[in-house]
Amino acid sequence: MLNQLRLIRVVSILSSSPRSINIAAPSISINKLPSNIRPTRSQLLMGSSSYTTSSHSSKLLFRQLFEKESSTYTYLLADVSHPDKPALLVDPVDKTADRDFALVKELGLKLIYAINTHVHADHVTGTGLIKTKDPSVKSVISKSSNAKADLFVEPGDKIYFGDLFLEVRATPGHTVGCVTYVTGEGPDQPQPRMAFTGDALLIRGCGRTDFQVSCLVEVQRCFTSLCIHRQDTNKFIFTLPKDTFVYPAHDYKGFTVSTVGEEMVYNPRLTKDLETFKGIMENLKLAYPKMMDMAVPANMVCGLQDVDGIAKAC
Ligand SMILES: N[C@@H](CCC(=O)N[C@@H](CSS)C(=O)NCC(=O)O)C(=O)O
Repeated sequence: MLNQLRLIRVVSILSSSPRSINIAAPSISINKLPSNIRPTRSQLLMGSSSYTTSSHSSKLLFRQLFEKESSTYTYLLADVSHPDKPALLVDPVDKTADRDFALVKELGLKLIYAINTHVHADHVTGTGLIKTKDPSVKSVISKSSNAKADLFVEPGDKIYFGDLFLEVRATPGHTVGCVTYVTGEGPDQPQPRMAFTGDALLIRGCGRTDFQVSCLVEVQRCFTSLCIHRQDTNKFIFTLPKDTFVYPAHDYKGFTVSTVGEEMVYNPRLTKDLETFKGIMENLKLAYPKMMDMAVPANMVCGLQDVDGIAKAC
């Protein structure tokens, strides 16, 4: 079926000549480099502030973007070594869709996907708005979310943008359809790897598990999808290498990034046994998200508040 793909490969993979320098490395003095490997102005523009981590890939452009009302992070990733500069946005927000779309244009990228980690409850996704600006952009969400989108992913799927890709891992618990997108493994892929965890794994926390009918089941799902060490690498986040960067959809304390290793040691919820974890999650006493009653129905159909109108855009 067209919109239920096990494997998404959008643009033809073109090999690019290897670069001998990492133009993102701030310690290199550009003018001291021989002219034949000195970056051009546009390379400098793309490379000078493309990273907020020490991930190394001459191909990846990476930006962490923030929406302050819901404390949401949106992530922009692009393969800038590919001639088309294919890009994707993870968890765009309606309020910052104009900003993010303008940034994509300024950087000369071709946005191909607007991807959601799950059906958000605290803000409206920017996916629908972005599609009205560029109808060629495909919306993506997990099949298990039961939301509308152009493409549905399942655990184990790979989402290609140029030579780079994201793997899909199931991380249910906050919602049934929560997934984490992890950068690929391979010589040309970013190192360390990067995990876009949505609300499943937060920095020193995790997503609330009280939205479902049976909270206890969701608490258990959350714990097992994040913590239990097994060989099923499509599922468990803590099986990723310890240096994998953790990029959540929210942070309420000013953190921007963590690592799997750090969360395995310092996460105050996920370092506990299952019974203690259940107790913590049942007693969070978090307020009902302010926008939940509006955001969830909107996000089930791609994010525009006009539900009838957006059904066509998804
Ligand atoms: N006050 C905010 C919602 C805060 C909240 O509930 N955050 C969620 C993720 S967004 S649904 C969560 O899982 N938090 C876990 C935690 O421990 O904070 C609002 O009204 O929107």
